[in-house]
Amino acid sequence: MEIRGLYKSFDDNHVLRGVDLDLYKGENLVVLGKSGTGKSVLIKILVGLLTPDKGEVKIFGKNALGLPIKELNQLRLRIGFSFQASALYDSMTVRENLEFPLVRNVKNISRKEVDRRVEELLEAVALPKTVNQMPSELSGGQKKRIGIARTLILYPEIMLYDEPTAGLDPVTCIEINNLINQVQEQFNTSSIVITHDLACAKQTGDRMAVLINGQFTAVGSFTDVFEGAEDPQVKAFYDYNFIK
Ligand SMILES: Nc1ncnc2c1ncn2[C@@H]1O[C@H](COP(=O)(O)OP(=O)(O)OP(=O)(O)O)[C@@H](O)[C@H]1O
Repeated sequence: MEIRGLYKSFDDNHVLRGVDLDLYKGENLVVLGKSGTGKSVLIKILVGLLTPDKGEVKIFGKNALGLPIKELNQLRLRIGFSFQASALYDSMTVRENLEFPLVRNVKNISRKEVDRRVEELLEAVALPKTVNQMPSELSGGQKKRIGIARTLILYPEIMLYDEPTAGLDPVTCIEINNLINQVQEQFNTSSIVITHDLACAKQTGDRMAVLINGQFTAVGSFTDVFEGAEDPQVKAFYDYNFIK
């Protein structure tokens, strides 16, 4: 994915001010930034929910902005979006939640293949026994896992995780971070992980990108970006957030 010169304002709130960023095949790229810096706005642009004022986004070598709806939908199927709130349907069982995107998006898929994928994904997130449970019977961490399984069931090449550890206890955070790393290996995904959790960033990120004042001020490995950071805003972000 190549992002070049992306701008987005809401009236006089200039949120993105010339964003450049690449996502390389097979990497986990962590996007960090304080609350309200525009991380969600960026993700929404990437999945076509918001239109930028200016700039270019190329995904799989194709210009992704202003695509006709049919092509946009095809592109969206190759990008999995794991929402902050898991976004499970409360009135459906875990199985029905997982089946929903498959039946909706894959024409003529057989019952056998649906069952095979449900089983594969529940195994991948280590929750095979929850198949007939309702979301209300699951813990916060389990809901996150099922949400990730549901996103993965379409075998997306790119995964976008929005605050995957928000609201979880420290041990569950580590488990979800491990799952993100496992997904990268098992499903050959390239991922953008949006977070303000530096421990999550350190555990999952091959590279970090810090969004400050509408631009990626620092991009590189965790060590390069944070340890010995000189930019006062990057330094402050590290000093205030990181629990060693
Ligand atoms: N649809 C919208 N209309 C007007 N302003 C918006 C809209 N969406 C986002 N904004 C503004 O854009 C700015 C960035 O918001 P965004 O949700 O991207 O922040 P964020 O970095 O994801 O924050 P958080 O970490 O709290 O989720 C905020 O000032 C927000 O009020």
